[in-house]
Amino acid sequence: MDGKSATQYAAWKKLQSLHSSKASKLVLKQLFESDPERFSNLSASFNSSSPDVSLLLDYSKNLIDSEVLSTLFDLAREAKVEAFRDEMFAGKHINTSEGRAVLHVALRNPPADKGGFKISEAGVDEVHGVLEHIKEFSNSVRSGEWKGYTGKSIDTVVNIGIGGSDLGPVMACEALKHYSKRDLKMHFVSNIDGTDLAEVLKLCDRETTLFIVASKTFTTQETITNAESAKAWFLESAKDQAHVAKHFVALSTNTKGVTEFGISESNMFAFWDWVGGRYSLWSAIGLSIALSIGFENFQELLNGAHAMDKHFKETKLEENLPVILALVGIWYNDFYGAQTQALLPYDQYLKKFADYFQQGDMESNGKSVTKDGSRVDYETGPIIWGQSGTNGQHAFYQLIHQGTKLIPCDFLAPVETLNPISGGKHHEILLSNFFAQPEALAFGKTEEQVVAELGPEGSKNAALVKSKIFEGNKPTNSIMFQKLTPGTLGALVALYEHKIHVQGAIWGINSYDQMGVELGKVLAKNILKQLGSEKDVQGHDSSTTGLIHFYQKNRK
Ligand SMILES: O=P(O)(O)OC[C@H]1O[C@@H](O)[C@@H](O)[C@@H](O)[C@@H]1O
Repeated sequence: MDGKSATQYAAWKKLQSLHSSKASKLVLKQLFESDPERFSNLSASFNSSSPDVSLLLDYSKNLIDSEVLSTLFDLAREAKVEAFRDEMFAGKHINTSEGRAVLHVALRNPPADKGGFKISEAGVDEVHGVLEHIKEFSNSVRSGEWKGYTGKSIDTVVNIGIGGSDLGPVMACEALKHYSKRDLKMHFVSNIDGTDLAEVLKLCDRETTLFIVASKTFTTQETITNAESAKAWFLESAKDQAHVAKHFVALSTNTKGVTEFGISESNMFAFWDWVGGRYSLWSAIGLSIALSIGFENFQELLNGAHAMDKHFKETKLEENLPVILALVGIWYNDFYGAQTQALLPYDQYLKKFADYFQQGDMESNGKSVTKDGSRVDYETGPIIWGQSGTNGQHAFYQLIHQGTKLIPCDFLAPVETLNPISGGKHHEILLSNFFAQPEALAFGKTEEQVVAELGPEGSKNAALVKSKIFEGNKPTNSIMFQKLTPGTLGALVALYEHKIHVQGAIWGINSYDQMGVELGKVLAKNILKQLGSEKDVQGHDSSTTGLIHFYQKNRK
């Protein structure tokens, strides 16, 4: 914490020596054989006041024993993870490079008299007012009361935003489609590539489309350009600038930018600088989610996240799900040299979950200096990737099972499906795969088993035998939840948010800035200016100049 290098911790050093002395002995087959209670010893649950919002985390299929695990918890204590967590909840400005608090937890915090945490930071007392605004507005659009400029109700919503102003709403609207108002079509435009907007506009009617311009800063080139083009498209038939008020709203912290764009303050949903973009789906940025699933469901999403916040804040480390995920992740990331972490939800509605946490995790923990500016001499944030099961099985699982890389995987699945078609047959098949894959990864298939299967004749082909061996001992976590409700999704997202927080605390980095996205933006602005100039491009290396020349010569 506070910029301390992780390698200085005694527990870190002990983990290094445990890895050197034990790694080859941490064999899942033997670990399970020697401890019949391994599952109950190495699983933990999260429960909330809502019976539907609960999670089981099975972390027994990890390359850990009690000594490794207790040393990992020692590391968390030495790195003062609990104090750092409490500082976040108290509103301390833990985003030190930007001098900001980090309070996405305040966005889902009930009022203090209803059991909420006490958080003192400017703007926190405005959270419920903005939620009220979201409620009124989403109710009026969904009921048809909100009318477009020709008196028709809204039937299409286009969210224009990028990064944190896109990925959360996209992921949550997809995840909660089951609860959505089907006659309100939702579209998301993010890319500056004109194709993104052009293809969506083909599906829209100017009289019945609502544009949400979502941008924390309201300066993001992609979003502002897309919003300007959408406005121009709208005005082609609406003509009168005054009609913009019926069809454009803004989600932002930048009132000046919003009003300059032509959106009145009354159509602006505010949030605050202590909400990071990738942690903003709980804020006004979630307006498209509320429009899609209704405010009550949006509130359930917040409640589920708050329940996880309470779990994270109040549960001892050994039973604390985000802490366990974080520590097990560090074990592979920093001691086994694993580069990536796969998120594999066996729930089609969660097909964007890994995409969402690509930003959530990689923008947060993709850092190489500690908070005090020292270069780290260990690995920080993992590469996050994945897709929904069973599709992934038929695409990249081959490499996870038999490739040369160690890829820790999180498997997630619901007990109940929201679509029990064909008498529940699909879900049983889906879950049988969810159970089978971690089992296969952990225990593999030995040469003896392959030989027995092939028989004496088939086994004469030694290469064939080798190709059919599964070494096993590949680590996984399995997370089960009852069914994908808004509350469950809230809890799952908050679980991974806090995992990221704990890992960042141990690595001593600032998980809450994103300076790494700036350089490319500045260079692109400069090049854009040069592309429009008569003069030859200046100041670039020969590769960049060559590419620009190629483009200039061939552009029509
Ligand atoms: O919401 P705005 O301000 O448009 O930012 C959109 C995105 O921009 C990127 O460059 C990053 O900074 C992200 O964290 C952010 O979510």
